[in-house]
Amino acid sequence: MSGAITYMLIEQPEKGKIIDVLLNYFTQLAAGITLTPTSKSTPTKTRSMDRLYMAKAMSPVFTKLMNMVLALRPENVEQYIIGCLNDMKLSGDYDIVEEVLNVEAVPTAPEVVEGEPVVTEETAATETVGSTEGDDVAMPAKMTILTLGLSLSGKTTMLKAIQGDPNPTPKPTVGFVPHALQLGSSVVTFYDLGGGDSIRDIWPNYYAETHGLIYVLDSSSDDMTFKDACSVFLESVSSPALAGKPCLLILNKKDLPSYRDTEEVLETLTLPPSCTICELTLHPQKTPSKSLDPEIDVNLSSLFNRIASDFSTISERVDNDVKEQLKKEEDEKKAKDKRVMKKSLNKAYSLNGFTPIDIFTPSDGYEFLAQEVGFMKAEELVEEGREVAELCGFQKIAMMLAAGMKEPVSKKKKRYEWSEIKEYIQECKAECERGEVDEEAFKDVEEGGVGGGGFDWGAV
Ligand SMILES: Nc1nc2c(ncn2[C@@H]2O[C@H](COP(=O)(O)OP(=O)(O)OP(=O)(O)O)[C@@H](O)[C@H]2O)c(=O)[nH]1
Ligand SMILES: [Mg+2]
Repeated sequence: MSGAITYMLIEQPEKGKIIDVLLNYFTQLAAGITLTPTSKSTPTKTRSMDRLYMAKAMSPVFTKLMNMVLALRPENVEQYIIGCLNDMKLSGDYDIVEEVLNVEAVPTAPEVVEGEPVVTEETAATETVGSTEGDDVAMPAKMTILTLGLSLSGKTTMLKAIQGDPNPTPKPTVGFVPHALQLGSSVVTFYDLGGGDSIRDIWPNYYAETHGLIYVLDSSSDDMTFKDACSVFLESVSSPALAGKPCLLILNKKDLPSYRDTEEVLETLTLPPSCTICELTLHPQKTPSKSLDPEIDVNLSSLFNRIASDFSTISERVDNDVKEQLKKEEDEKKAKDKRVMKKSLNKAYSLNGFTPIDIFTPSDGYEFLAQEVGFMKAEELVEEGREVAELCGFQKIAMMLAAGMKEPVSKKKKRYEWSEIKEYIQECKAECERGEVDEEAFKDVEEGGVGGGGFDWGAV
């Protein structure tokens, strides 16, 4: 994936061609050919334009691909990505990428006439939805809304409909798709998360950064699905990172005879004080007028207003929660890397019942570590680097981890000095010698080898 990102960052295809260029890249990769960029620009000069392009144009596509790969863990990743890209091209998801570009391409905030929603070419399709006209509350420049609900409840239908699609025919959402809409002078990003059983595990990853929640419930479903939907709703809204944030519960599919109204639904669940409830037909073609139900606008506006009126508190909470989440993820990553390092050292030194695997000869080991940190030859490795290779027992994975500490793929990650890496490996080795190996590592031994992977050298 990192190769694809570098390729795209240099090529920077214009909007409308991103999916095609990526498809070509992965198709060639599946055939064993790694494409090199044809553009003359170099990735070492990270210009602000590159960062903007990465964040606005590529990030939604790559985030979606990564989420899909992580959720389904396909055996053949390249072929799976090709399938996803083809789906994105065929379905409306391709347009979403352009939408994000369009919204963000507005160079400066358009002039706002007080009380009037802003209409630009890009916003014309959506400006009537959630319009802030007549509201006293100032809208924040940006907010993030999470849309949750079981599979088939109508989340994507709603998001497509409010973007002007008169007859949405979405496929089940796999993973996560952001929809950025310009409403007045605000950019509202809706996170559309798939509601399938296996995808629901990723929902909590998005709770911290959300300012408000929309939960779509198919109020016409069979009893079992309805009960499941209610308990998933209650579980989500009461989770620490969402509890108390403004929430809208939409009872969808009012057009169907088996529809349960508000009164009936409230017999099954108690609505938390932060939630409002409404009855809607989200699909434009299922309303009597065969057009977008105006009640959608009314209810979304009300949700936006509730967020706006308490925005400083909510955004402070979002900032803190996001920081906390990042710290937690970082700690988990460090713990995981340490487990893997210890497992590799156990293999290198045949400790705690591990058998030696992937051990290089000293000369191959020096060369391997030198190349991992970007040198051509072993001779270029400084003395301390050679000592690190020795401390690793010339074990392949241990050396890859050490190289990842010296030259991390991500610029955001700390670059360690060789002396610090030596100290870290010595500490890990001492723990192994004392028999301090966690159960997970032993389990991996029984299963035969390095389990799970998950270090981020080479990965995004
Ligand atoms: N009758 C009726 N059907 C609707 C309505 N809204 C959505 N649907 C249908 O419900 C089905 C599922 O819609 P989606 O929008 O894909 O559901 P989703 O919640 O995004 O599902 P996942 O992506 O799998 O989580 C589609 O067949 C829609 O046409 C509605 O108001 N009335
Ligand atoms: Mg969907």
